[in-house]
Amino acid sequence: MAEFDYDLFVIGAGSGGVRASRIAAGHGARAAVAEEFRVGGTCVIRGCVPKKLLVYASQFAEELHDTAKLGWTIGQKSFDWAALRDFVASDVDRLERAYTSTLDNNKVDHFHERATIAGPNTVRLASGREISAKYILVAVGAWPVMPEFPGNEHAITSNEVFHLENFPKRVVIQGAGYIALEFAGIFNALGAHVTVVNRSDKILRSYDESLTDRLLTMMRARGVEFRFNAPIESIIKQSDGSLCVNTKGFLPIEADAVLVATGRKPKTPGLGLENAGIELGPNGQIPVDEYNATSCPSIYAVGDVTDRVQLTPVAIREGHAFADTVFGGKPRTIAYDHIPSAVFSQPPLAGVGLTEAAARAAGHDIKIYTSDFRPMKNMFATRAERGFYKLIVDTATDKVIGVHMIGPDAPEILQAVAIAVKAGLTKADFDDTVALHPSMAEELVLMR
Ligand SMILES: Cc1cc2nc3c(=O)[nH]c(=O)nc-3n(C[C@H](O)[C@H](O)[C@H](O)COP(=O)(O)OP(=O)(O)OC[C@H]3O[C@@H](n4cnc5c(N)ncnc54)[C@H](O)[C@@H]3O)c2cc1C
Ligand SMILES: NC(=O)c1ccc[n+]([C@@H]2O[C@H](COP(=O)([O-])OP(=O)(O)OC[C@H]3O[C@@H](n4cnc5c(N)ncnc54)[C@H](O)[C@@H]3O)[C@@H](O)[C@H]2O)c1
Repeated sequence: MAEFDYDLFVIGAGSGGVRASRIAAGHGARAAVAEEFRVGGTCVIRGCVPKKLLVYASQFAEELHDTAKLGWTIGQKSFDWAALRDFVASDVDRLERAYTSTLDNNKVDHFHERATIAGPNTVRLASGREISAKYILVAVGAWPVMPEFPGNEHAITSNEVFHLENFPKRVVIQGAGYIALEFAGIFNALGAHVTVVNRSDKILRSYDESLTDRLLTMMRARGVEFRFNAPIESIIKQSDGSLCVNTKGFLPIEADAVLVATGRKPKTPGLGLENAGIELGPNGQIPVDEYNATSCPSIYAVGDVTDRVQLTPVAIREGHAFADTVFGGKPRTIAYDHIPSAVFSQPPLAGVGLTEAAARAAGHDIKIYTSDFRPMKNMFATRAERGFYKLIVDTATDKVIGVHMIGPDAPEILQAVAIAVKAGLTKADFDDTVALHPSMAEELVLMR
């Protein structure tokens, strides 16, 4: 008789939990996972994937407009929100089935209910059943933060935005981070009037300021309105169903939908961590060491719940490293420097390594190379928008320690150049590389 029901019980079948359970099972562990909502987690069900589909859909507005210059005659154009929404939902269903098959194919048992921690080696399912496991992995992700103000029950978060009954013609978005600016781009391109209201005067704090300044200018030129230092004071639902949004120091804004995108907090409330003696960090996160171990020797945590870097590829790597460490006999940690990231705004921006400000703050003596260019695509479309690339080079070593870009396809280009930055290549290596012409990416090897 085995001492425990399972070798590994994972709470949360999202990016980190699915990867960890299937790799652990591959190492021979008897593994199970509990999921309270849908298999796949935030990224697949209500994050990266459905968001990217909406970005693609909305970009067609611009592409269809541009084709006229290139000889195409497009008939009457119209946009049907319900058709897009339902297509996205059906694609999410397909992916959920694929993730469920992955668990089945790897012989990971799954329980479709909420799980909490009852003790260092015990989880309790919502049905009341208790299951024992040698190890427990907490991979419950994070949850949108809803600021307190009167009428906040009329606002939605990214959880609801994919399911809107009708297309909102006027949208107010609170926050100026990833989710706010991605959805500002989506709704604006699909024809809504978008107002971004932010409590500070900064957008996308972690990105290089030359890029965020450029993004702000370009989003404004595309018709998105911004109100800074404007915390929402109240939302009042009016008799016609519309919403009146009151922000400090500004006139009220009429809206059909208010999307709050003010960050995501670890989903630890009510999880029972105290039953294993685990104390939470100040943001409600589970503190872990570099091997994803908590203060309780049988419990580990990965992904957004640890509040390190809230990105899917990071959660996946942490889950994989955990499984290799605990079940594969190969202790592994994750390198958190050189994580490439992108904002799928319109235009998109992306970066890897240090920003100019961070490099200076870290005491690097640096040289900055920039390219400010008009992408060929914008040339024929007679769009004034310019792309901007920036290299941060450490003077002492000539290593490229940061690459930042805004412009068409920036995330696609950045992923490739991130390899060079991670490998520690020098500016001379970039200069030695022959340009691929005509492309936007060639700017990377032409900066002098
Ligand atoms: C709108 C949006 C867009 C995003 N876009 C991107 C992007 O473009 N690129 C990117 O890299 N990242 C993106 N992210 C972030 C990304 O989705 C997360 O970083 C990632 O999903 C974290 O993975 P995780 O495994 O930690 O948690 P999750 O994927 O959130 O999985 C946690 C799972 O646990 C379940 N759960 C929670 N509590 C319990 C419980 N007690 N019992 C059972 N199950 C439970 C949840 O239902 C969920 O399915 C986006 C996020 C959002 C919200
Ligand atoms: N492309 C991507 O990789 C991608 C896309 C979406 C989300 N994500 C991940 O999900 C996380 C959550 O996204 P997000 O956009 O919600 O968070 P965020 O941290 O990117 O932005 C939060 C914004 O809300 C503002 N804010 C915070 N508290 C506030 C308050 N009380 N009142 C008013 N404004 C407030 C902040 O100033 C900031 O502008 C991101 O940090 C990111 O890691 C990634």
